Amino acid sequence: MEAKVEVSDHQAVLRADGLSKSFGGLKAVQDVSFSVHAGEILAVIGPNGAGKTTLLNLLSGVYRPSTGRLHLLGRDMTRATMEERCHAGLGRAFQIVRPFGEMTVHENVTVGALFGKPGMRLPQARELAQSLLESTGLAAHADRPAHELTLLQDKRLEVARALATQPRLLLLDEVMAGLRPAEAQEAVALIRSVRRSGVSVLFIEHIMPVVRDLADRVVVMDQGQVMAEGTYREVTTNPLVVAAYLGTEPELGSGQPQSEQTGQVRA
Ligand SMILES: Nc1ncnc2c1ncn2[C@@H]1O[C@H](COP(=O)(O)OP(=O)(O)OP(=O)(O)O)[C@@H](O)[C@H]1O
Repeated sequence: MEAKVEVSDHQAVLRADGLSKSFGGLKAVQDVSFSVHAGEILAVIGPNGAGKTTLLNLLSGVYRPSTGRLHLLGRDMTRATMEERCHAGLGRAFQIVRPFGEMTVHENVTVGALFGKPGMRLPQARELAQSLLESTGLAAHADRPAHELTLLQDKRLEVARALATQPRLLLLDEVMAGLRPAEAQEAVALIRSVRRSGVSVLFIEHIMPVVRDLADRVVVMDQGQVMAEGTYREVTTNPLVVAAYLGTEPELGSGQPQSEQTGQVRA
């Protein structure tokens, strides 16, 4: 049986130290350092091309960093594969949801459970999947083929599949994309419930009301680097962030990136 690593509230679930990644001559991520603490919801924001998705790919193991180190629950995971990171407690949900369309919703989540933990048996996996379908609001759709779901239900399924791997930290890449404001509210409530279940969350988001309502702390990226870090209020009143991302006159509480959609989110 795998040794379980306990993390105190003050300890980092994830720690990135000086992560960099280049594509040819382009420095997509440069010397990025930050931590995600136990029970925390951290947002990563920044203009298009700032390096946010590349950073997530470095964290989840899609890319290996050119320099820097990554620790997960105190363990060095810099060279670990995606599967090893998943088994160590890192879950990821994608912007573009790709369920196994012909399988049922319940089967999709069961696959996540089987993949997430070595030694997981089918009955256990099915049971875990059922409880996750209940907590993500999909229980009524358990036996439907996944391709019949709406976009919001797809996103719920993506989160349920990621949670089925029993992560300590969930990475979310623009999961609100394409949702109407009322649906985004439901997604915000879902992410809050994920945190209440003891899972830390790191999410990339362009919709500032969502960032305001969800994030304990915000990391702002620009041109591959961390430009600012702090609470929502701190970063949205930082003149550098205002100039590079938010536009000239952000109204705190409703400020949003110049180029992105609006949507008041109150959950
Ligand atoms: N596989 C790749 N090969 C070459 N260049 C890449 C690759 N992936 C990303 N880039 C480049 O790296 C930079 C950072 O891209 P990235 O997608 O990480 O930014 P982002 O902040 O997620 O942007 P967006 O908000 O538009 O999704 C961009 O200039 C992008 O064109």
